[in-house]
Amino acid sequence: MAMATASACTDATWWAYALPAFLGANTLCAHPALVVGALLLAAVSATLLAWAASSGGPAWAHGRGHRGATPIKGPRGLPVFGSIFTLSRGLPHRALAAMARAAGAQDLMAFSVGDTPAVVSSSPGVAKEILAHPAFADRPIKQSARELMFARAIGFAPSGEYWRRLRRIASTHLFAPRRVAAHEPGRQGDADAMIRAVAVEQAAAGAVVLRGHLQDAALNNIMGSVFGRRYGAGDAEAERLKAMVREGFELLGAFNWSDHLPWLAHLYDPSNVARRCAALVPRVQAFVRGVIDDHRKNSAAAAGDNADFVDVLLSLDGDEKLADDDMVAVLWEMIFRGTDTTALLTEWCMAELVRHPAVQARLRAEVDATVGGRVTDADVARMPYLQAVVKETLRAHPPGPLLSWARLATADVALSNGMVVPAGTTAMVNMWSITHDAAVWADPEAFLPERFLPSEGGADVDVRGGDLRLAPFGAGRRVCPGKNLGLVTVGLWVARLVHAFEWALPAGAPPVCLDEVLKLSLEMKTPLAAAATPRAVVAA
Ligand code: HEM
Repeated sequence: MAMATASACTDATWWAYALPAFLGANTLCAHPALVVGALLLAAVSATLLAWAASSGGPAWAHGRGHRGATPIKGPRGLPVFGSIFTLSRGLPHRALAAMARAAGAQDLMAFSVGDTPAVVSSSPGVAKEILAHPAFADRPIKQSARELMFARAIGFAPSGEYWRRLRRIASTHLFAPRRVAAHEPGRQGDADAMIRAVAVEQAAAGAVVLRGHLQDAALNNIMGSVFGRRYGAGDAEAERLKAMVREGFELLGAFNWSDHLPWLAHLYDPSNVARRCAALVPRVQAFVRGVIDDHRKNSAAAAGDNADFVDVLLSLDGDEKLADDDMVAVLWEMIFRGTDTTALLTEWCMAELVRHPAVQARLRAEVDATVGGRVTDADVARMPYLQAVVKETLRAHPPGPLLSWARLATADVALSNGMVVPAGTTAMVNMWSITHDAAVWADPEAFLPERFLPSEGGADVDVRGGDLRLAPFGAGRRVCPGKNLGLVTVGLWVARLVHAFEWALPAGAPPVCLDEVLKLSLEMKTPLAAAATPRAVVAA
């Protein structure tokens, strides 16, 4: 069947080759434009026929989706463009979920993003096979990521010896449990500053727009862990840094048409990706190299548990030692990955607590009963309801609904359902679709932390990649190395915000709006604004 489709497509050009026989060679020599026109027409009709015959669109022509016993179904989309408009605007996780449902292809759906053949899975079983398979351990790299040096950072380095070395450094040094624990004073200090700033804004305005406070705390927290630097309000270096991070976020998050339609590269680049990357990279390099040089001058020979990442990388020896350029890439990536994710997840969590006063009251009762004085990391680990609230937030609003950056098949992969994903295919997991599937989670639109309390009949779910019903940090070899740091930070901040304030809608305000916008992470479209009434019992 696959072969028949392929040959039908090729045969569409037969008449172009037969032209000389019909018209005579002399006629054609006298009219070269006729030949060019005929060939062009042949190419266009071959493309159209291949597209019409393909399931999955133009990048899946010639039977690409039929290599296994079970074909991979999917929408054709448009000729040449395929389903590119689904990914380039709006909320692709929702659009892809609807397309997969309509095509009956929740296990795996083929689609085309211009020239790029892609598959997306909305089922825990197939998602697990994809994320765990060694042939899916690479990622497709966007132009912006390559130009911003990320090809040498953990997230985009190809899955060879260098990437394995980086993962080893991350797990044994940067994110080792003892180092995450040793950075608690920094996390607490950032939370203290945030709580003071929230109290000031509440006193002045009668309500608080939380996002800016969370972003300041998250930037300081990650800057402290990575560079050993923290900033006060209005610090000039912090403002410069924030501008660089913002620019990088925009460039990495922007949909770049030429990643998928290379012939467009010189014609259409609405985000000016190439020019802006070229302007940003020297600024980043100068900044990060300056930090590394300062550390070289001042650092002790051995890096203790509470050392920042720069000191840790400088202290590595032998096989683990990194070149300066590679250190710049790794450190800069950490700033990127660590800043927004924790801030945005905390904001979603607080939004749900404002929407659900009973959940907030139950959480506060747990916090009050657990802590003696200020909430600590150890308290957070002893609060099952808090963990359930964070898990339910991750389920309802996964920060990377399509698990951030995709995977790339480096060989043909045969799945247990009989489908074969050909080498060169971009593979995505629609985590949002899985966490909103009524067949996986009962009443998925309701915010019910209890579903994660085994003591109340709920599921005991490991969100760190062990259970694909809820794997917001991905799974397998490329699972998020910062997951423990992210969870500890969000848990601590939510507990401290709930301990220090009662959160409610300001009088007369409209209900909390849960509309989403997908940038690098999934954000609330309208930042949360809430009244934060200080609790008499707690001093920041
Ligand atoms: C709530 C917080 C976070 C969420 C939801 C999150 C989510 C993710 C996801 C979905 C992936 C892709 C995993 C895969 O392909 O299977 C990822 C990768 C990654 N994350 Fe996170 N992340 C968070 C926090 C952090 C933090 C705090 C850091 C570091 C400071 C970090 C560093 C990374 C890195 C370096 C990778 C690339 C790993 C690789 O490709 O080998 N993340 N993250």
